[in-house]
Amino acid sequence: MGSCREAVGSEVEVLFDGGVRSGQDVMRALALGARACLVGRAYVYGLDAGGEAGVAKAIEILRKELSVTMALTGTRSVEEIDQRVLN
Ligand SMILES: Cc1cc2nc3c(=O)[nH]c(=O)nc-3n(C[C@H](O)[C@H](O)[C@H](O)COP(=O)(O)O)c2cc1C
Repeated sequence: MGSCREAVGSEVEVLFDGGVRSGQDVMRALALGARACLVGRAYVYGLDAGGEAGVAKAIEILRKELSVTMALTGTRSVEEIDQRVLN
């Protein structure tokens, strides 16, 4: 699988948008070369379930899932994430 970073070159900022539902999804997007992810419905689900606190909870869940996924793949920082974690 080629990365989007390889496809567009280093001069273009890549943001991943659409379908991000878990920290694992964030990991995949970053591994493919995105600098960051955008989240739409995931935070709206939190808003519906618990208002402002629900949004904070939804973001915290994504953050924790990413942290656990990084630990399980031996990745010490977000900057270290690359295509090796997809193998
Ligand atoms: C409540 C809400 C409002 C949105 N408003 C806009 C908008 O005004 N313009 C736009 O281009 N996309 C809008 N989007 C789309 C999001 O930016 C994003 O592209 C889309 O939600 C796909 O990501 P998701 O799978 O995380 O929901 C909106 C999404 C949501 C959930």
